[in-house]
Amino acid sequence: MSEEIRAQTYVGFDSITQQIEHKLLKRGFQFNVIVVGQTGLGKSTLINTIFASHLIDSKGRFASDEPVRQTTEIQAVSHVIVENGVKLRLNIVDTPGYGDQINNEGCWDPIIKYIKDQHSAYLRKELTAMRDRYIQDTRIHCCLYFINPTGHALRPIDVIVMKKLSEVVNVVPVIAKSDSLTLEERDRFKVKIRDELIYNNIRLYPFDTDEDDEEEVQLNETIRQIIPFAVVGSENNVIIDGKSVRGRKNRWGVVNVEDAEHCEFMHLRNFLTRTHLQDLIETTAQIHYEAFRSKQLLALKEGANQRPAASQQ
Ligand SMILES: Nc1nc2c(ncn2[C@@H]2O[C@H](COP(=O)(O)OP(=O)(O)OP(=O)(O)O)[C@@H](O)[C@H]2O)c(=O)[nH]1
Repeated sequence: MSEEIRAQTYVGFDSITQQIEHKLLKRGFQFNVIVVGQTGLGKSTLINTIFASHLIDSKGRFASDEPVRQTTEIQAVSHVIVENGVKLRLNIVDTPGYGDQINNEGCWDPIIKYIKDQHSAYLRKELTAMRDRYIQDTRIHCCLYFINPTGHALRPIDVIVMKKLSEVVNVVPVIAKSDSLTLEERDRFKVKIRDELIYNNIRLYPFDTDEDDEEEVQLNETIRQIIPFAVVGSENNVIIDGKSVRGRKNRWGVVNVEDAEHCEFMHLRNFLTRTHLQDLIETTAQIHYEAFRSKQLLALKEGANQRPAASQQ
């Protein structure tokens, strides 16, 4: 085709991708994460390490004579972070550490309720007659579940809570403070956890869909082989080979948080921000919210069907 004919037949709809990009960039993206796990496992620290900024306060003590502090209620903090003109509105929900009471029965209920409440709020906004063009999304896209680095097995409470959570949210398990395990212990612990997840029929994110191409299926498979991510968090920088890096310094050495030889923090960060951010958001809408929505609408319909019958009695 000559240049002239091409110019005559060119309509210009291929610019739709730039138009979408422009609109999305203007609006920005919303990502909501919840952190769940026993008290003091480094939840706040890890979040601050992942997003390379101080987003939530760690409750750790700086001196041994300071009183013990801990997160005592579900707290959501919002931040806008910008990278190369892309605006990410980040909502982080910190939950009180649980499982340290004598009776832990039902200690997960407030967390599940919080997640369902966000679905419910979204559904209400969706169903209003004059609904907003853009609904503020507070639905939780990812739940980072912190496992105690015991090196033995999952605690019964971990199994119960992960099972319940996986029914309403994308659960990503992490072995907290993995610097307390040797490499062999870490590998054995990971295998044990994966076996227990399968044995207890806990289906964790990522899920394969029919739409996934070969590359995505392969990527998900790689992630499944790493999960649970054995991580180390730190808000402090240490000097290694003259370079300042995020790390933890002990008497016997230094853990470089961002070194894949030391821990799997970088795998987790890449997974959350580079490879699966959009998929976590989509899966929340298409799987978890959709399941909630259809259940609610069915209940509404059944309620409406029963009402006239009741009023006739
Ligand atoms: N060794 C080690 N210590 C860590 C790690 N991450 C955090 N810590 C330390 O553990 C302590 C508790 O960390 P936090 O981030 O406040 O823990 P949390 O889970 O948010 O605590 P709650 O909000 O009370 O449940 C702090 O002193 C941190 O410096 C880690 O990967 N390894």
